[in-house]
Amino acid sequence: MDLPDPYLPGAISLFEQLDKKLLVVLRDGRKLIGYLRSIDQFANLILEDVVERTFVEKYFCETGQGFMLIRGENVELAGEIDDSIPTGLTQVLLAVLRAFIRSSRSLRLSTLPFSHSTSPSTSILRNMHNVVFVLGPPGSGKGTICAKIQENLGYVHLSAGDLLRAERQREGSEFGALIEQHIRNGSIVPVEITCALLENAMNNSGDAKGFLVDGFPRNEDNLQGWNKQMTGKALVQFVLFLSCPVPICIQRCLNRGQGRTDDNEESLKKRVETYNRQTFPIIEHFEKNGLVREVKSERSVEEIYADVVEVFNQAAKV
Ligand SMILES: Nc1ncnc2c1ncn2[C@@H]1O[C@H](COP(=O)(O)OP(=O)(O)O)[C@@H](O)[C@H]1O
Ligand SMILES: Nc1ccn([C@H]2C[C@H](O)[C@@H](COP(=O)(O)OP(=O)(O)O)O2)c(=O)n1
Repeated sequence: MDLPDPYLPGAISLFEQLDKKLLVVLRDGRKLIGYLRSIDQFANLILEDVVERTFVEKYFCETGQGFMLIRGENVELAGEIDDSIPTGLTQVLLAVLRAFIRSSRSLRLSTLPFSHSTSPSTSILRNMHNVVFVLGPPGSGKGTICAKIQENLGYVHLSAGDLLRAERQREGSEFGALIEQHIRNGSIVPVEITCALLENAMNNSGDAKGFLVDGFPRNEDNLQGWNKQMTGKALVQFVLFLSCPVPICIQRCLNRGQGRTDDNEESLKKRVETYNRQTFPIIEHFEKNGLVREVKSERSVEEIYADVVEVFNQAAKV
């Protein structure tokens, strides 16, 4: 047998793979693919542009993980990968893979070993948060309807506005003044703050069926930030759009009586303008992707809620 020159025994032989694309199988079964940037004598690896590849039968999907330091003790196997060799597998979107698992779950649970509840191939999907974005003009009834969904359908309600107001009040918060300025102005707080609050709340909510993310994403910055921070961590099921004529919404806000610093005519004018200019295009973006479920909210709460339940029932069948 010809040995490489110089011969590097053990994990250190991976030096030859520096800057090459590596497949790393972890002890827990996860499969990571990325460019090897560094390695030490303990086989601790630094990988760049990492994706986690999840396989289900002849399909697979990839979720971005960025830059990773992997401890050598967690590595089961590592080797160079050549993407030009056909595998016979088809890459699909995570949502498609998830729908596929749902549609054939009962069959596979009883027949195929890989779908055992501890299967690494589906663990990433189970660990992702289910999310329904709830959008609509200020005062369209998002909070009111979310409270009913939370009470009856097992989703946890996370209002971006409430989280921001709580952060504004939190003693020692470095963002309090900035948040207050945006709220009064009817403008949108930078996504890094809002998305971090949402992610924290999701991670601290224990086992939830899903989350109603109310009042987010409200502009392009929110959407881009969410995609950057939450891809691979959350799966958006659909967007619940509560549509309501603006004059009715304004009247509702003025009558809300919660003592909010932004429920006055001047702030409302700006909030409505922000909604028309920045939020509505985001709803249109989701609409193009077939994700929007519109429910007209110029009606009684009971009538709206009946339609909302129907939307959730339909979504559960997918
Ligand atoms: N369908 C409805 N009909 C009449 N008033 C409503 C309805 N839904 C909500 N409201 C009232 O309108 C105000 C704004 O509702 P809220 O749920 O806080 O809206 P949003 O979260 O969209 O700003 C609240 O005072 C609420 O009680
Ligand atoms: N994604 C978000 C959500 C709310 N905010 C800020 C700006 C909004 O005018 C206020 C209030 O939002 P909230 O959703 O509570 O209220 P309305 O739907 O406007 O009635 O919070 C934000 O900056 N970014």
